[in-house]
Amino acid sequence: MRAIGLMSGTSLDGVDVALLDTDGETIAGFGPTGYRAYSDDERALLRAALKEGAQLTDRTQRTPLLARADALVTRAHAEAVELFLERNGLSRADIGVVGFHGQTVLHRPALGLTVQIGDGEALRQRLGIPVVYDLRQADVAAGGQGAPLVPVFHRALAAAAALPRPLAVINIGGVANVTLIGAGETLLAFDTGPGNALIDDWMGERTGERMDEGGAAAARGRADEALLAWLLVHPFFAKPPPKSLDRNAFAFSIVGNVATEDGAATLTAFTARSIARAADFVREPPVLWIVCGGGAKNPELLRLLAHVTGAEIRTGEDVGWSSDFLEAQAFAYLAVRSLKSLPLTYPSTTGVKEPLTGGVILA
Ligand SMILES: Nc1ncnc2c1ncn2[C@@H]1O[C@H](COP(=O)(O)OP(=O)(O)OP(=O)(O)O)[C@@H](O)[C@H]1O
Ligand SMILES: CC(=O)N[C@H]1[C@@H]2OC[C@@H](O2)[C@@H](O)[C@@H]1O[C@H](C)C(=O)O
Repeated sequence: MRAIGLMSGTSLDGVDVALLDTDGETIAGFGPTGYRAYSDDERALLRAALKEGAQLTDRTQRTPLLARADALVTRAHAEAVELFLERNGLSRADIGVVGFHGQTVLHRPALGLTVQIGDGEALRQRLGIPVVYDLRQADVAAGGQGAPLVPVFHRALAAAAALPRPLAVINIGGVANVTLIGAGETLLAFDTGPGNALIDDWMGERTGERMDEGGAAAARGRADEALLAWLLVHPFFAKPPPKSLDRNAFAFSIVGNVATEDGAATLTAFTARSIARAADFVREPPVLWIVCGGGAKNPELLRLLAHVTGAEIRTGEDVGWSSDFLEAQAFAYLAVRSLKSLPLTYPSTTGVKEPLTGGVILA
């Protein structure tokens, strides 16, 4: 089946679109990708929605601001797909399903709450293509973490490539998550801690820039070793998996009032070291770490990761994957799995008791 996957990640940069040919088990082929950026005004609305989302106690509740953000997310995704189809000469009839993640505004699995805004029904109506959405809820309702969801896709990618085991696939978005694939194809996955979100927020506060482009500021700065040691004793890092993290679980202000470069260096090292801690939870440490997500474009982060893991670090591109569109591809894959009632999550990925399917199907 030809499936389109849509992801709007915690970095709030835009909507990623990817086409995938799959039967929900093996990957038959990667199609084109697309992107629809959020404007500054749209991003400001989403940031406000994240703040307001933090107060939600009912996942269906929409304050006026959240309702506006919800409509924006739906519209941006619809535009992203329409543009994508047009640019690639595809018709709606070519597409079997759209996997729609939405925008997470709150993730508190311990309270049974995971909220992704965006209206699946409105998207299906506008596009006239079957939509699978709300892919985290069934897992959370069954006692799982509801995240990460990409590990089944990482497993499919790794199965199709000749890569050594034990292997780690890391996705460094706003939050970072890891999939550890051992000998015998054992799977263990969890969120490792912050990804780029703290670095982005810090740079935004200090320079008005959206990120530390190329890790340049971090590379010029000096990390605060004492602070790093203290940060890494936070119980989240020692907690055995399953575990997942809300984007705003940590705040950039932890670095204090230091020079921009030094703060960037500390936060970048914090991300690298918390990722490396993932190896604590497996008997044999990974011999190869494949880095995907926006963090793969930060050479300073990659350098630090190589240093702290002592292992080989490669980017998704190095092994023929797409770092930028891997999550969107994953949601295409997950949508097809959902249509076939195949599991999306497992005890070793979200802590759910039994392998579990998920997603709301609007055919
Ligand atoms: N050239 C670059 N140099 C440094 N950092 C970069 C660069 N390009 C992207 N990034 C980082 O990657 C981030 C975007 O990552 P990505 O698109 O994987 O996040 P996301 O999909 O929104 O998040 P998540 O996986 O948490 O849902 C940017 O906000 C920035 O921090
Ligand atoms: C609740 C939520 O949206 N979590 C995101 C976030 O961004 C990265 C990490 O935290 C991961 O847990 C997840 O996204 C990916 C796509 C996942 O579920 O695998």
